[in-house]
Amino acid sequence: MTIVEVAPSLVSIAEKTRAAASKLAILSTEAKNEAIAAIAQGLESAREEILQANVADCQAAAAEGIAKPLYKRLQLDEHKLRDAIAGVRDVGKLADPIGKVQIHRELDTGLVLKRISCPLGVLGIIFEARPEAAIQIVSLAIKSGNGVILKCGKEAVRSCEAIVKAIKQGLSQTAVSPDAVQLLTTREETVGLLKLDKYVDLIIPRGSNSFVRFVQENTRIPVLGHADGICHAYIDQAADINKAVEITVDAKIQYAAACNAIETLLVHQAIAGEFLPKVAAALAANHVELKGDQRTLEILPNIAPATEVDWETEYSDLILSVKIVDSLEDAIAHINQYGSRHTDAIITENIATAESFFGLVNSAGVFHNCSTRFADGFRYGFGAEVGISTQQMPPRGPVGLEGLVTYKYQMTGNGHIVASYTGSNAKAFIHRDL
Ligand SMILES: NC(=O)C1=CN([C@@H]2O[C@H](COP(=O)(O)OP(=O)(O)OC[C@H]3O[C@@H](n4cnc5c(N)ncnc54)[C@H](OP(=O)(O)O)[C@@H]3O)[C@@H](O)[C@H]2O)C=CC1
Ligand SMILES: N[C@@H](CCC(=O)OP(=O)(O)O)C(=O)O
Repeated sequence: MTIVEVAPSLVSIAEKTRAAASKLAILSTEAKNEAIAAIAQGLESAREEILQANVADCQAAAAEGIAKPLYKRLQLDEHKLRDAIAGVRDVGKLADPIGKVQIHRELDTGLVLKRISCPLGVLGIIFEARPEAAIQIVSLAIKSGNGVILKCGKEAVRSCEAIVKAIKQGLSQTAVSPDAVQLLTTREETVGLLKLDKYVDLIIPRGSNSFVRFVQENTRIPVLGHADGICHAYIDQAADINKAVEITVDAKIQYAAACNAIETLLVHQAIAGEFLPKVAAALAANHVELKGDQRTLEILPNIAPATEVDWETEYSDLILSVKIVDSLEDAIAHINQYGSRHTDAIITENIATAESFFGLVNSAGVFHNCSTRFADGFRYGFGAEVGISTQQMPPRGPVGLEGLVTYKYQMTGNGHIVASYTGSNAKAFIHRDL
């Protein structure tokens, strides 16, 4: 691939972002914090404009028949916007992840090695129609010294344009160039972005498995995949039933369209007869439709049957598949086969069983006696998140500031040469941490 195929306007955007990012990379913590405060102020000043743009997006999406949970995700009311702006200020208060000395080691007298954290450069982030994600991502990008090219979901274009305009307005009074933040709005631009390996250092696609795979197969830029959330709750035979009902309901309904909501409930056969009618009543009261395997249907005869397809489906809606399992091992095997390595929970009062689950479930988040909805950068104390990485290699789970940095090895000597450390009279290294 060469940049010749890409629209000149997109190359120009990328060049400007790269130039702005190079300057941002070496700014002081104070200068970055001032920029973050100015972003918060810019968003506050443009509150009315942003909310109106969002109303227009919501009306258009409703006219297109968008599903209710996705509509809720698109909607940016006053409270959500206020929380997002507060989140920007919180990111300003976090420690600067740049310039941290990770290794400081004397290799030999006068020969000193340091490993220092530094920004990645320019991030290309493709995300869904969730406007406040743009605010979270930009605040993390600026604080970590990175430029960012955003591509939002098509239903949120008006909202994200208003948000990015306000952010640029805020930045215009600071040491950070407004060019450090860019917004793309079309799929054609996304395809072009993937070809800009000369300007973009990391692509983060937040989307379906197949979309993340498409991105990986069509770019030379490193990709940090934030794919689907097929999350599970396993109700063990030693579960506290009331706790299990409350956690199941929260993990399903609290934000059904979020990737950390559960899609499948696994229930130990020894507790199913008592637990399932109770949880079914609580879920029905919250308008959740259940689908069950054959053994579940024997206890809950009025629900629809679940098929193989259900175990691999992310409903992103008020639908939950249910399966009865014979053992912890069967639950873990199901999760490792059908899950997406996002977040999975066990509900049990047996600590040893919970520890086995922690050790054997291969997901970014393994939770005991709490809702999968806690998988979130803000809730983890990261201030905000770029999204939730579903990759095996780090960063995994919610990606905050620490996930947006790399490092450099800095070595200082005084005429030291490697030949002195080889051969029959080789000097020995000291390797002393300073
Ligand atoms: N792990 C995480 O942090 C997150 C995971 N997800 C997961 O993403 C999945 C889908 O979410 P959903 O809301 O439907 O998001 P979409 O798949 O609708 O959109 C996500 C982004 O990808 C773009 N996109 C999708 N397909 C293509 C394509 N073929 N070519 C170019 N661009 C494309 C969209 O562009 P456009 O809108 O213009 O079509 C949008 O910007 C779910 O599984 C969800 O769990 C979502 C968010 C965060
Ligand atoms: N961190 C988020 C969920 C992750 C996320 O971005 O999900 P999505 O709703 O798919 O955009 C939350 O708990 O609200």
